[in-house]
Amino acid sequence: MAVFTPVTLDDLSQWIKQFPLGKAVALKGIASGIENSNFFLTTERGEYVLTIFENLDFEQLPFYVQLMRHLADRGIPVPAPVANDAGELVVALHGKPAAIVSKLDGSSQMDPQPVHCAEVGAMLAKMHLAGRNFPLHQPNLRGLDWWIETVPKVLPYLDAGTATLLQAELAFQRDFAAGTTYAALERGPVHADLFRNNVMFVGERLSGCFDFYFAGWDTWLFDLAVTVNDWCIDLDTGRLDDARVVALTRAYHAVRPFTAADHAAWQPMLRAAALRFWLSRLYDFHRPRAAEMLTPHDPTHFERVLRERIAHGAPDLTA
Ligand SMILES: Nc1ncnc2c1ncn2[C@@H]1O[C@H](COP(=O)(O)OP(=O)(O)OP(=O)(O)O)[C@@H](O)[C@H]1O
Ligand SMILES: N[C@@H](CCO)C(=O)O
Repeated sequence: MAVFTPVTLDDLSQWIKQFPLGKAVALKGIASGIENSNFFLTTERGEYVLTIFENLDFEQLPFYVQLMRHLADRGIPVPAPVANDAGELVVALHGKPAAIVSKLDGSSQMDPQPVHCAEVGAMLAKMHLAGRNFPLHQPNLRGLDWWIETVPKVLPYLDAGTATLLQAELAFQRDFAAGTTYAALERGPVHADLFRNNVMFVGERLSGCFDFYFAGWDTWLFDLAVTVNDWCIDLDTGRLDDARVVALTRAYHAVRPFTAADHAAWQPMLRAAALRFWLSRLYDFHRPRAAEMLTPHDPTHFERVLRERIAHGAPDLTA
């Protein structure tokens, strides 16, 4: 269902010549994913993934694709985009932007244990450090400005109690983001969507992570909070599993030690990360795009996560 733009091997026979990949020998549509058309592509040189970007345009894409290239060049296990003979990483195919990236080994781990969370924490910290000298700048397009713009659009669909929670949390996050603790946090290009379905494992070894299309400049701690809010929770209740939180955050800290500001900001940041996905899911649920083809994610999941973080908080960092 996730191939929106059909492509055949015949279509690629000329197009592929601009890449140093030899002939295309097999092409198979990938069923999962809701944003782009993805294909496993086999060429004479190896295994790749061909992505046709359905909702992102040529202006936005260099940030994502060059960030992947930058990280891959520094040993972070992310898909490495392949340049064509003109040095371009994004090339038109059927009138839409397209890219070829290396294929990662492995499969997602949807029932993560502390050992997997530790792998994710260490990789995330390495990714943050490797991004420090990345030259392009794009804000997190799902950051505070977007929350401020989007809350009024979803409020009409909510009952009074839910609307009050959403408005109160937005007010809390605006205050927090205006304070000195927030200003002291380290920042750089972050993944911002490192959920279980965006990471590959071979056994207990993390073999790669992908889907950089929500990446942007934000605090490193926000990225960590997004990750913990997915990897370290019971999916039915939204409750944190302390063993997984400790495994993930300790492994992160061993690579990129936490600062005083990180410690002070941890609880508000977990709430910010819950708000981010509650809001995007509310927006997608109540105001679906005309071209939306798949069932949107359940917004109430992240409402539960937010209520949990407000009520119970999380273990302190490196506790
Ligand atoms: N480089 C890669 N190596 C191996 N598999 C990949 C790679 N990129 C994507 N995939 C596979 O393709 C699927 C869809 O990719 P992706 O999640 O990026 O799609 P998307 O349409 O951007 O989706 P969404 O935002 O819904 O997650 C992934 O679940 C994964 O199985
Ligand atoms: N990870 C997002 C989907 C966008 O990739 C969510 O669960 O709402």
